[in-house]
Amino acid sequence: MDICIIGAGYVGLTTAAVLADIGHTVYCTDVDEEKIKKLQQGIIPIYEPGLTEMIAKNQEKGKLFFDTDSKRYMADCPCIMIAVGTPSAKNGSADMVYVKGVIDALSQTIRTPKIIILKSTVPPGTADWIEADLQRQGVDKRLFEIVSNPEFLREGTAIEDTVHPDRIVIGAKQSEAALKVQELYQNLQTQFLITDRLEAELIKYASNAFLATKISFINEIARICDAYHADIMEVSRGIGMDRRIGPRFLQAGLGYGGSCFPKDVNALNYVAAAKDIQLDLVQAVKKINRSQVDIYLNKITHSLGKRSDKPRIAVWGATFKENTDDIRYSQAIVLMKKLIRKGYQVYAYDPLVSPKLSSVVWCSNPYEAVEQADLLVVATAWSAFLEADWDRVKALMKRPVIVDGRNCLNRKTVEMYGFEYVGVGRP
Ligand SMILES: NC(=O)c1ccc[n+]([C@@H]2O[C@H](COP(=O)([O-])OP(=O)(O)OC[C@H]3O[C@@H](n4cnc5c(N)ncnc54)[C@H](O)[C@@H]3O)[C@@H](O)[C@H]2O)c1
Ligand SMILES: O=c1ccn([C@@H]2O[C@H](COP(=O)(O)OP(=O)(O)O[C@H]3O[C@H](CO)[C@@H](O)[C@H](O)[C@H]3O)[C@@H](O)[C@H]2O)c(=O)[nH]1
Repeated sequence: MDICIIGAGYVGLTTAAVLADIGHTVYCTDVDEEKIKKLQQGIIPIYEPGLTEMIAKNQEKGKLFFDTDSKRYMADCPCIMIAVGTPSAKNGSADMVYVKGVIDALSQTIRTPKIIILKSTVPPGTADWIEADLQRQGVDKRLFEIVSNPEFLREGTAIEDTVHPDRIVIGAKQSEAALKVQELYQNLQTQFLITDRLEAELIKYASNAFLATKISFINEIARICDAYHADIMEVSRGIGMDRRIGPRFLQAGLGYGGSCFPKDVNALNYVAAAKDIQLDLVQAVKKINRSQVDIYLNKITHSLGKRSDKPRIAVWGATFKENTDDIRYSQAIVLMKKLIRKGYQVYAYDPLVSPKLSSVVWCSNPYEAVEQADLLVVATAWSAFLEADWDRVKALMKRPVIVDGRNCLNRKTVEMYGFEYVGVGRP
């Protein structure tokens, strides 16, 4: 089928590449001219393992195209997928300005029957609102179906998650449209849940809130482990062996960041409040996540002790997690800002990014960052950090202290090299 994907971000690009790879002809459009120009030249504007190769392969095969002319492809393709951003507005709600922009453009182009697939993460009721808005703008209801089809990919493993998803959720009031969307994915081995649109929209918000809850829960248990000198890694392993709980998303550390959990947890809270429902659990999840960086800050201050000079801290990692270049709501960056505010010198290194941050000195490799450092914080679990040359690191540092912000290092190994190891919930 010919598919027009609106929005060439993490979701739009990954979905475009995979749908082209399983046989569809995909036209991916974006308002960002610079981005589209790069994509047409084979330059991928984001870092996502495997994406460059999959895009190149399908461009060569004539299955994948990039363009700025959304209206042309909206008019031509029977299937339109919306994958634009839905960032947090100031009041915590999902800012629908980009979705609304797409709907306005769509209202001017629909002349033949369309299936409009909503991939962006949106509040419950959005599909109904789009349906009403298009009709208000004069589009004949017989010409379109709106289907909610939320995306569950993770950055860093986006291709794998899209090719082998745990499930594909299709929210469509009319089963005919649902079946057509299911057909789009028929070459993927997965299970389908066909439900109504409101439920599909809520499944997405609830999934992200639940995963964020798992993380805040384990971070709270890590605080108890700290107090009782117990090892959170063992506790987490033991909890996760229960199949009712499962081992994933139980890694204690600096807390969750990224472009999804913080904004979607806020948006869920907002839609609940709009119906006078107070989400006590969700509030607690947010509160724990906010204070998680401070727990590390206290550990760092405690380790450095009272000093007359300005301690030098090396921070490894700036992205919100490994294998991505995304720094949206990164806890590593929150930590760096707090360290600077405390008056410390911060020398940082990340394999992919060096964002402008007042007073942070960016280094060209991890070893340069630790030169003369009083303490090293591992803020993102990049594999290069796990396999560091610890002899070299120790020789370069002023004091051999490592604060493991992701509980990702092998404690025994770094202690063997003579480091003092500080984690959360690691006695
Ligand atoms: N990033 C993820 O891992 C992830 C995973 C699942 C779901 N989501 C959801 O998917 C949606 C997209 O997320 P993302 O991270 O890919 O966003 P992104 O910010 O990386 O990309 C969005 C793109 O949409 C473009 N755009 C905005 N308005 C447009 C318009 N009118 N026409 C054409 N292009 C337009 C922007 O220029 C941008 O390139 C969000 O709702 C997000 O919550 C994201
Ligand atoms: O045990 C864990 C797992 C994750 N994290 C942190 O949680 C954040 C989010 O990680 P992850 O979920 O792996 O990345 P995202 O790409 O943000 O993916 C989430 O958000 C996407 C956007 O909605 C969804 O599609 C995915 O299903 C959902 O996992 C990161 O800061 C991680 O470091 C932890 O602290 N501990």
